[in-house]
Amino acid sequence: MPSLPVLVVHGGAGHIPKDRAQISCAGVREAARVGYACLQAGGSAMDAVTEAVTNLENNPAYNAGRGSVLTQHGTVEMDAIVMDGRTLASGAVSAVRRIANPVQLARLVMEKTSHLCLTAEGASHFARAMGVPEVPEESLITEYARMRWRKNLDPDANPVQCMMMGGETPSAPVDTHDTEGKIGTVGAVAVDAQGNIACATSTGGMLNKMEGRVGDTACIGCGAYADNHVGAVSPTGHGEAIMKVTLSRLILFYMEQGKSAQEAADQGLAYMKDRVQGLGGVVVVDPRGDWAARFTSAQMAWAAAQGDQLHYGLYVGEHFTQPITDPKGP
Ligand SMILES: NC(=O)C[C@H](N)C(=O)O
Repeated sequence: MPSLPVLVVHGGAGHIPKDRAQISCAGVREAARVGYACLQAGGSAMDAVTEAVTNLENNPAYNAGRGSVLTQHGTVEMDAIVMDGRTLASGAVSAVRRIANPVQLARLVMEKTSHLCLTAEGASHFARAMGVPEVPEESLITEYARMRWRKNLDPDANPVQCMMMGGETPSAPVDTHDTEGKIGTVGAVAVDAQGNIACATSTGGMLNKMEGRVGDTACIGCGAYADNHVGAVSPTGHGEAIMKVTLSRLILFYMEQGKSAQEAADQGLAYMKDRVQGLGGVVVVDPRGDWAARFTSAQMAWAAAQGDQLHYGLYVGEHFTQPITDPKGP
């Protein structure tokens, strides 16, 4: 039964290697608990999604903040966005470097500027002016990210396929013991007790991307959208595909036409797959607290907190529940 408040998070759509599945699942459950605790303490939907995404950025298991994928030159450039469904206010940063929590910087763009998105050096200057500390780039880079960067420097490598399908090709099926995959963008959507809706998304982008590449995550309507009248969406997947179909706004459009959160999510993702051959996933909420976590990729780590239950899953069709107060789970 839908009820308020509610919060849903994702840890990225793609191919998640078996040995990383547990960590990925545990991290989203933890972030959902953190965000939900904020809502239960009377926090706003915007506070809750910012806290949940900050928690995931700080977790090196995901492609956001520490743990981000590297650009083709081995640097870290991150995109993040927040949106407030009450006023349609939004803030984003793109290609930002040496910041531990881009989602918090995106929120400052929303709250302290008259703009919607700041990029690269300009975003860094703004961070400095706001007193946001710069961190050494090395502190954002994990051994795992460096290993995947190296593997995809090969001219024959296909980084998009590597992220979405773990290197699977028609002639070479996925090796479930491989260490590829893990697309790992993070995001959250929430409705608070007052019925206000918000969303946030944060990412290191696509593996071995060109420097200066801006993905869907920094673009309103693509990497996020929230409107109190309709609902909110935070997507993950191949950013160029998400942008071509403006996935977040498209899903909300389907909801405006009368579709449920789940039907609209499936319809939007199917359209992206058919029209531009893009795979991805989304978390969605509507104003009543109905929610969905859907994906066309092999996996997406997700978790939702509502009432006294924590819901979560990783593979298609998986839906586990446990009491929200149980700190361990399976
Ligand atoms: N990991 C992701 O979901 C990637 C992100 N959507 C991007 O293209 O930047």
